[in-house]
Amino acid sequence: MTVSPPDRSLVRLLAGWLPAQRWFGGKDGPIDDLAIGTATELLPGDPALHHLILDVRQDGVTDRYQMLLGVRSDLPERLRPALIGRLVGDHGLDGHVYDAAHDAELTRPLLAHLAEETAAGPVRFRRAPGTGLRTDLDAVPTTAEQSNTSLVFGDAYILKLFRRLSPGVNPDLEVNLALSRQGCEHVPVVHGWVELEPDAAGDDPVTLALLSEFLRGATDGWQLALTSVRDWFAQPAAAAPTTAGAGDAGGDFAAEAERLGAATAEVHRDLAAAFGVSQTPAARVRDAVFGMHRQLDEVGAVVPELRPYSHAIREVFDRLASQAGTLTYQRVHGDYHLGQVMRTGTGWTVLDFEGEPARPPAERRAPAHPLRDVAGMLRSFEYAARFLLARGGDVPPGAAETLEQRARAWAERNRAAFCAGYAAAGGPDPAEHEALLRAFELDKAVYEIRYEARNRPSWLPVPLRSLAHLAG
Ligand SMILES: Nc1ncnc2c1ncn2[C@@H]1O[C@H](COP(=O)(O)OP(=O)(O)O)[C@@H](O)[C@H]1O
Ligand SMILES: O=P(O)(O)O[C@H]1O[C@H](CO)[C@@H](O[C@H]2O[C@H](CO)[C@@H](O)[C@H](O)[C@H]2O)[C@H](O)[C@H]1O
Repeated sequence: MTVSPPDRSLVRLLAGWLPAQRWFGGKDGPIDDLAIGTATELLPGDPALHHLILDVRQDGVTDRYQMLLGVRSDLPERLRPALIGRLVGDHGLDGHVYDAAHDAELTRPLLAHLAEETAAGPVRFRRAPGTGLRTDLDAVPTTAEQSNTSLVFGDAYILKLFRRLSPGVNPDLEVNLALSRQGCEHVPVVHGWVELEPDAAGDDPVTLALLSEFLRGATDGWQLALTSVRDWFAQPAAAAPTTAGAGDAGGDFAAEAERLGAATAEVHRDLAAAFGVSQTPAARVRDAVFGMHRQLDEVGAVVPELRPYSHAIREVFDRLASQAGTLTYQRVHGDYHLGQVMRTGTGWTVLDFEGEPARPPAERRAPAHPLRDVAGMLRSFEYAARFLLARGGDVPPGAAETLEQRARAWAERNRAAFCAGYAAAGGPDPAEHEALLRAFELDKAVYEIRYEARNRPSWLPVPLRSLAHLAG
């Protein structure tokens, strides 16, 4: 790669560190060039806090990432895992440089910046109207598998630092504010955000971070679902491995799945009210099918295990293209799965309206059919059902077949409950859109195969194992 002075060694350190980060989206290929787009001192001294925008060029495309860089002359033991390297007088920096998201001493002042709505260079801190903020809380980064990095302040706030930046207002902020205005009960309260001044007058600021209410005591849907699957797998061998039998497990999830279906329909209703609906002609639906084929080609080229299913998948896509009349499109979640929903004491809350991290911003915002989200959640039930089996683990000898049947029964039961809840609360009935739903599910499975191959190769068997069933 080319390294442009004067950032020589900082740039080199960052180029070595970046590819190993969970949130780095460019793991497919080498970094051709990395430059520091903006560097803003947020806190002077030792330790010091700097906000960096990194322009990362790969295969002719430049992506922008952000990070909080800590600088300390002495690095305490607790910050060793966050170390990026040592600089001597480079870029005006001397000492250990590290990922400051892990340093509570440096992240605590971010709350004061938000409360006072300060501006530092191009970085502007904004407080939501009517919000009073506590500024005395220490932050701990979440350990969740994430595309971004979130900091939890006490048990009051969660600050999500968007890692790969897209131009303009981040859809997560945009949608959360719009749904709150609709009085939607299923989103957390927005307390503030951080933005970057636009490069050109007239452009929207770029959202850097979102400060929301922390849902204290809530559990995410993925954990709840896995607990239920574990219970069901642990039932005595005599328990019938049927869909109805899956309801006998101590931790049956079906009532929650039904409530989640209803909450999803309510969120879709409020998204439609906030952003409007449009009638999409058949030609545009065919364009969407073309996109499904393209993704299948791309993923098949890098994951050979997908290829035996390609023909059957294409047939499902083509069936949709040949049937398509006009469809009602609207703003949707776009990357809907069990890790994006949290069960609080009062019901389900939906998080993360950013869409799929690998898609370009315009596509993430584009209206779509709401059953795309339903398909995402149905895939997630498949994931939860098959996760323990596909990842090996403690399957007793001879139990695999029974557990496979149980996995299928669990998924069927919860899929049906979710769809029933969704339709009863006014969403388009999934049973009446079979071709659309199957195409969406397969398209999502193909996306997941690429996602896992890139980000969590040991998870690849999870979506692969469900293909035989789904494509059949
Ligand atoms: N408001 C919140 N309250 C409590 N936990 C949250 C909240 N927002 C996010 N989380 C936790 O962080 C995880 C990741 O959040 P998410 O917004 O989906 O980030 P990402 O876009 O990086 O995946 C969630 O699965 C959840 O466990
Ligand atoms: O939550 P993100 O916006 O980061 O979404 C990405 O990562 C998800 C995993 O964290 C991934 O979801 C896949 O794995 C989930 C279990 O971890 C499962 O519930 C989902 O159904 C499955 O798609 C998501 O696809 C990806 O975009």
